[in-house]
Amino acid sequence: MAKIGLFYGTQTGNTESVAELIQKEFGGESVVVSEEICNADPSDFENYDCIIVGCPTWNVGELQSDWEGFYEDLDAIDFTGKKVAYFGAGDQVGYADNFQDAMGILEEKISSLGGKTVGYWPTDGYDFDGSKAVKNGKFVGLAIDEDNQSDLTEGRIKTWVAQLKGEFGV
Ligand SMILES: Cc1cc2nc3c(=O)[nH]c(=O)nc-3n(C[C@H](O)[C@H](O)[C@H](O)COP(=O)(O)O)c2cc1C
Repeated sequence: MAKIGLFYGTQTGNTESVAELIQKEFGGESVVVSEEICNADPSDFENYDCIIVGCPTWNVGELQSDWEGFYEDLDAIDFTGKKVAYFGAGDQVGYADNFQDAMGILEEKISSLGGKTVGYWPTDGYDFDGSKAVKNGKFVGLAIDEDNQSDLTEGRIKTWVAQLKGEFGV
């Protein structure tokens, strides 16, 4: 059984590209099974002790629409004992008051269902005014900004995956 399940939603492809890079950095399909959330069933989450959730923020502080549709379905999943890491795509310049909100919305929900959050990420190197994804001075997961900092994406992913390998214990 694969150790890590990655579930992502995307509107314009950025989060999908990031998901592919994360999968590759972990060592490919034998380590990370990636599934678009629009194709997922709640029972798919049961297969994994380690989960990665990816969601861009849309419509000023909202979940991407497929995640919006899945949000209520999360209630059917028992996250107890599961480690959950988050990543998001957002635009810190265009949406400085709501940067990466979706990551925060999902983290809050999944934590309330028993998921243990791993993969916290520093806010250094970003410039924004407000975010639901910041807790105790850190992002609850990896914040990617393809609109303004795409040159940093690959390095951020490498650093974050190295951190996660330790936290997941893989
Ligand atoms: C209409 C619109 C609303 C957006 N709202 C936000 C937002 O509230 N917060 C944010 O961080 N990014 C926001 N974004 C930026 C997207 O999240 C960003 O472009 C992201 O890379 C898209 O990811 P995707 O290609 O996986 O859908 C918005 C973009 C558009 C076009």
